[in-house]
Amino acid sequence: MSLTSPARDLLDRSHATIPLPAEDAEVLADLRTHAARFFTQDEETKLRHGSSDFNFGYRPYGRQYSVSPERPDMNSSFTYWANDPAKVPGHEADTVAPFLKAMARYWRVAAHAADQVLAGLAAHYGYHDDLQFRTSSYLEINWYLREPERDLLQDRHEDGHLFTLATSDGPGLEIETDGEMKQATVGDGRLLVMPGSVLTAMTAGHIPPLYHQVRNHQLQRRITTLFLVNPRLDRNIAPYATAGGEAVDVAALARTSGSMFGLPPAPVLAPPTV
Ligand SMILES: O=C(O)CCC(=O)C(=O)O
Ligand SMILES: [Fe+2]
Repeated sequence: MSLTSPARDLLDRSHATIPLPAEDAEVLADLRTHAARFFTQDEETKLRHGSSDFNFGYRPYGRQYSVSPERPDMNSSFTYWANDPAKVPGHEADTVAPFLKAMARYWRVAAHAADQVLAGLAAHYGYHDDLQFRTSSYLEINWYLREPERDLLQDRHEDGHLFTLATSDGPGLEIETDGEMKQATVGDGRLLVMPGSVLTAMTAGHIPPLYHQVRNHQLQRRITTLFLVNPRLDRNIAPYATAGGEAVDVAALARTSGSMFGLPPAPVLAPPTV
């Protein structure tokens, strides 16, 4: 298998973008429409579709932070694990079912993009372990409303996964380039691939995490769609590379890295049976 260009870009400059074909861009647009319908419902309705540990479905504002619990991220979110709507409380209700169907359609798009990155990395590192990312990854939608006070809607951080595929419907995302935080110029219809701390551990430091933050442009609302790619979480896996030191337990790192942001351990889910 040849080295795909997103993997090449990750290795050369620590981030990459992946173009979305027109029909996939439509799937994304449809997901944003359904997300906006979900998030504009009242708080009580939304809370019915979140698990009490905040791993599945709706997560209200204030539960997640980037650096310190006193400065929560200025968004609520919705999390969809392993392409399994049944993990979301009340998943059959009209107040969430159309949104979940749109998530499932976008899952295929994002998983296909993740496949391209992972195939390229496997080719580069001569890697043969099956990472089973479809069982251990999740989609997350962030919903931001106009915020008059803060300069940053999310403080500078790195994500705690192999990588994140990110796309927003408005400006704000800034990424560290040559030591400076600069507006990410991703271009319409493309996904930004941001390496996270688990990929850094997997590559023995070769691919650093992409630090990023969200600038406040006083938008009325902003939607970010993230696909957070984890390796399998149920057992330890071989890293892509070792630096001769002690082997890192990558799966354990991926299960617990959310604690930096106030999140519970990642759920270890059974692989799909179909
Ligand atoms: O909203 C964005 O552009 C980025 C969100 C983000 O970095 C995160 O939720 O980890
Ligand atoms: Fe992030």
